[in-house]
Amino acid sequence: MHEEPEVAVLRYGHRPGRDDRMTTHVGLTARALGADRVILPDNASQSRATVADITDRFGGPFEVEQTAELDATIDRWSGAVVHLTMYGERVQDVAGDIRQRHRSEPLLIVVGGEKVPFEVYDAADWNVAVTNQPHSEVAGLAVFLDRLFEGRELAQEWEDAENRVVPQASGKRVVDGDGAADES
Ligand SMILES: C[S@@+](CC[C@H](N)C(=O)[O-])C[C@H]1O[C@@H](n2cnc3c(N)ncnc32)[C@H](O)[C@@H]1O
Repeated sequence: MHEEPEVAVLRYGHRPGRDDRMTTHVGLTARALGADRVILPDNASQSRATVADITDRFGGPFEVEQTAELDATIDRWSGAVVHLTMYGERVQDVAGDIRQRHRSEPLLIVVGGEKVPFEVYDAADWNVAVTNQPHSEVAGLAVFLDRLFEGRELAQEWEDAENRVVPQASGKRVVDGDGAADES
C-alpha cells in the first residue's frame, strides 16, 4: 500500500447535485481501501471537502485533489492505467498482470460517471470489468482495490487520526487519537 508505488483514483466526470454522493463515496472508498490519492473533477469541490474532512478526522495518509484536465491526467500519467468498465476484461483474469506491473510502477485507476469517451478505453493499459454486469463505480472500485491488494488493505494503519473506531461485536466505541474514550 503506502510503501509501494502510488495508487491514484481518477473520478472521470461529475454532475453537481446528482453525483455528489457517488463522487464523495468514490473518494471515501479509495481512501478506506488503500489508494494513496483521489483526483476529482474541478466541479466536485463539495465532495473534495467531505473527503478531506473525513481524512482529518479518521487519519491518513491520503490526498484529495481536483483537476480541470481529466484527459491530460491520464495522458501524462507515468505508470500503468486501469479503466474500470463493465465492458472490459474480467478482473479475475487480469489482476495478476496488473499486480505484477504495479510492483514497479504507479497505478492510475479511472472510474466513470455518465458516459466515458472511447479515448479513455484506448488510453488505458487495461479495461477491467468487475463482472460484465452494470453496477456502480463505488462497487467496482472496492472490489478492484481488494483484488489489487489481496486483502492487505483491510489491515492498514492510520496516522494522525482524531478519531479511532474500536471494533465491537455490538454498540459503538470511538476513542480519540491518543486513546481517550469518547463513547456514544
Ligand atoms: C453508471 S456506470 C456507467 C456504466 C457504463 N456503461 C460502463 O462503461 O461501465 C459508472 C461507472 O461505474 C463503473 N462500473 C459500472 N459497472 C462496472 C463493472 N461491471 N465493472 C467495472 N466498473 C463498472 C465504471 O467505471 C463506469 O464508468
